[in-house]
Amino acid sequence: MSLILNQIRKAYVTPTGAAQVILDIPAFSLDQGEQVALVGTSGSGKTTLLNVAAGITTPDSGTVTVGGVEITRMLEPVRDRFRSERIGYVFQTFNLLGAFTALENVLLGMSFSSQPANRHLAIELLGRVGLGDRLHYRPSQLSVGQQQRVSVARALAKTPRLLLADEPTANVDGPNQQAILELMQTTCRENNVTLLLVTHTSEVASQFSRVERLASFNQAATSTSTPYSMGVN
Ligand SMILES: Nc1ncnc2c1ncn2[C@@H]1O[C@H](COP(=O)(O)OP(=O)(O)OP(=O)(O)O)[C@@H](O)[C@H]1O
Repeated sequence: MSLILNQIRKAYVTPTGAAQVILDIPAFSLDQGEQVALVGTSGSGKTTLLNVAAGITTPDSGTVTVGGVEITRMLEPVRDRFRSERIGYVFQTFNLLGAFTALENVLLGMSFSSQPANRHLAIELLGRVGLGDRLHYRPSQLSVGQQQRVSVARALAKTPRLLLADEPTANVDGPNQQAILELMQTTCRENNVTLLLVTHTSEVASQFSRVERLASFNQAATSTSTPYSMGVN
């Protein structure tokens, strides 16, 4: 599915009560099947952009169109279902369910998608991220890097049409970083899945033919001191 952000503005209220514009993006888009690395300084709004693209965060104005469908027009429950069925998301904080094992987390992710839960695929993906011997461990029994790999397996297992990944290799060692990246890129290429991946690592970014620096298309980077009323164009 293609991803099109048009005239997106998003501001947050700071602890002093002022509004701070985080995103002011006239246009940003990915074609179906395209793979893009998104880079930018800490706090510049990369996660906010992914959350807006996923329909988790509602922009103050502008439109998000995913696979030709304008998700910003959807009611929240409809958008939640659309995301569950078609968008994979490797969260920076993983968002694994603590009461469930690695395998159950992946199966649960699948059960929210339009695909039937496929235990064989779940086990295969956990094996491919190097966790074949950790299937029945709960998140608290896994290292941070292992939890991150469960999160990658969960996002891929639902065979999404758009995959958003927030620094998916930030907590793993070099060989695992390469294996995870290759798995994500290959799976996306084979299934024509659009991939938008946030990274801080030039080594990771260099493996993408298209690398976008948030500051180059986000006007908020230079206009955060401009007065701004929330929700007003
Ligand atoms: N709920 C919120 N309320 C207020 N401010 C927020 C909120 N969420 C994020 N921010 C602010 O928005 C800015 C962008 O945050 P975001 O998490 O998108 O950055 P990032 O580029 O992903 O950073 P990092 O690389 O450190 O993960 C930050 O300055 C942060 O303080």
